[in-house]
Amino acid sequence: MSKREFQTEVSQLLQLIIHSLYSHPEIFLRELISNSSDALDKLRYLTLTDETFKSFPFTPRIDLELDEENKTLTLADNGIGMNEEDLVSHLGTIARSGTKNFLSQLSGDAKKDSNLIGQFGVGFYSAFMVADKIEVVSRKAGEDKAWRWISDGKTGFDISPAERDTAGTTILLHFNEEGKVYANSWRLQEVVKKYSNHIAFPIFLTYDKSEWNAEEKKSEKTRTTEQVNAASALWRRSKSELTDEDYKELYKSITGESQDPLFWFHTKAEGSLEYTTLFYIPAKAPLDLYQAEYKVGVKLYVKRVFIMDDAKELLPQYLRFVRGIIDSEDLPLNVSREILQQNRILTTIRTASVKKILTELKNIATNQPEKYLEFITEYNRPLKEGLHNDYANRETLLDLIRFKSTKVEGLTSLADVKSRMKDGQKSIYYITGGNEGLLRTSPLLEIYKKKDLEVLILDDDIDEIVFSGVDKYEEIDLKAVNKASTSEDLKDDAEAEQTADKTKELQPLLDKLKATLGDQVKDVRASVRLADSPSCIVSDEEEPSLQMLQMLRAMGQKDIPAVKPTLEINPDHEIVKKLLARSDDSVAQDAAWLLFDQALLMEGVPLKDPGTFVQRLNRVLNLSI
Ligand SMILES: Nc1ncnc2c1ncn2[C@@H]1O[C@H](COP(=O)(O)OP(=O)(O)OP(=O)(O)O)[C@@H](O)[C@H]1O
Repeated sequence: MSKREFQTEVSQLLQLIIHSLYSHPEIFLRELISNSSDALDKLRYLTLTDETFKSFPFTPRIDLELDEENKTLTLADNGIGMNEEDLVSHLGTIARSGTKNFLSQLSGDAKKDSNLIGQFGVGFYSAFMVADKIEVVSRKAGEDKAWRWISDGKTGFDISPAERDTAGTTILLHFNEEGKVYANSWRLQEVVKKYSNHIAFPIFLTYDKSEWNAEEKKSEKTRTTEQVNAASALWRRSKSELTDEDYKELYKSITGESQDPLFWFHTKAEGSLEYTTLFYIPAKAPLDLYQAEYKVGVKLYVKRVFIMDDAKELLPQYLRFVRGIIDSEDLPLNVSREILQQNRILTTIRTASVKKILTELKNIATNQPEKYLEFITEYNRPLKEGLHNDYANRETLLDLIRFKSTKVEGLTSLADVKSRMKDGQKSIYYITGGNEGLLRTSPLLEIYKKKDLEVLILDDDIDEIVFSGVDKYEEIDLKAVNKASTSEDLKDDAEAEQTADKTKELQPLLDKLKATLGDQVKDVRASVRLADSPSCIVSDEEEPSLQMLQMLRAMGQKDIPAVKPTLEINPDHEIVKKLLARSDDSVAQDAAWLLFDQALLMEGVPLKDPGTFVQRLNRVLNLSI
């Protein structure tokens, strides 16, 4: 027998579990059954695709055996099984980045952590919530040795050779105080039906059934084996046969989530291609949504046979929060990952699935706006990624995404923005940047406020990249307010003439400012967009803004081109008028820099030299006190 220690993360997780952070210990059964179901899926796949396993006798099933007296439960499957190496790596370490991520988010506050653990599901280890000793005997398909893994869930586990007639895994749980309630056949059946009714394989329960013996007028116990789940691939049934509860239950059994999904879309396609899709939208965004190594949520089946659950090709990346099943009649069973990437059938299913999901979301947005708000609060950002990557669905995505705005509280759609456009208004305007507060007080918005024009506040860090590539919404131009070119909406003819006059008047000051600021600016000019502030900075149409450059730098991007902003000054502002009249002395020099620095600060761009800024500010302040 060899003794092994758990990896640190496993010990951490077990600590949490043993301290009963989780409020539904019954999920241990769902987790173990789902592992067995995965193991059966894997072996079934091999028997259909791999020559070595084609003649393998295989009638997939899961067997639960209850010993009420000794308070033990055995769970056996004839699936793929594990060899010694698998037992050590699968039941002694945590390989999945999601679990590690979960552990790193724990705060130490039991209440918060138990909520987290509830969203998460802890797999095999959850059995230690109800058992103080677990024995696993497993034999891998195609191998002749079996192995026993035993642990009390504290520091480590023992591994030794064992006997098992056929391939598969048997798990023996010795229930602890908390687990004793599950040493009850009625309770077990209830839990199996609740979570695992629709897994594709039959689950049998062997237990002592009490039956009334009418002759002897007493109840008698007989050892009985009964199938306790429906074992049907529920998604293959028609919608009319299924209740909301069926859908929710299937969702929980395939995702391990404890919360109900927000909604689901079930489609059966018949025609040149036959397939079924059932997609779910989780109520909360998955924890790994923004990690490069996110876990794929859609499983691929071919004719009800599970094929894979880690194929990133099934849906575009921006829909990675979608959970569910794609079951095709036409794909070959031995379809490989490489084939999937350029398979015509899968491409057709994928294109139709994306359309279906987006169309259904649009219907919900129209018919159940409150429900849609729950959705968009979680998933606005991935949909924006779609704008960047999924050109074909851009129009629909633009209708689905929601925006903050200067005109309404909460979120608004582009359709609503369009309906609020003023007579003759040419464009829809937006401002981008990382901080909503700064954006709302940006000097760039002053003229829009004055002219009563709505501006969308785009404060997600990806907004500038995404929206700089979107020129129009339904033939209406989308324009960033921090770009140098100004829109026709901002000036009427009379104003344009006035501005031209003012620029002429202001020219000596503009020249002086340019000379003072030197190569810090691309240009200095009179602004038409300012009302209350003396200055602002803008970027060229085709250049990234200063905030954007800052973000790229923060992300560690090298070789960022030096982009100079254009400084605009407000011809009607008192300070500007006074400066125009003033001779070029040191005060005017300080004022020039202060106009530039304050414009940068208002855009959330940190000053290169705050010390000099403060000295200038103090010199000017000193004169006015
Ligand atoms: N009955 C089983 N037969 C074969 N392998 C198993 C069995 N139970 C567990 N395993 C192996 O142990 C691994 C770890 O199981 P665990 O339940 O901790 O996580 P998981 O199943 O990978 O994740 P999740 O439960 O979140 O889906 C599994 O991925 C699988 O490889």
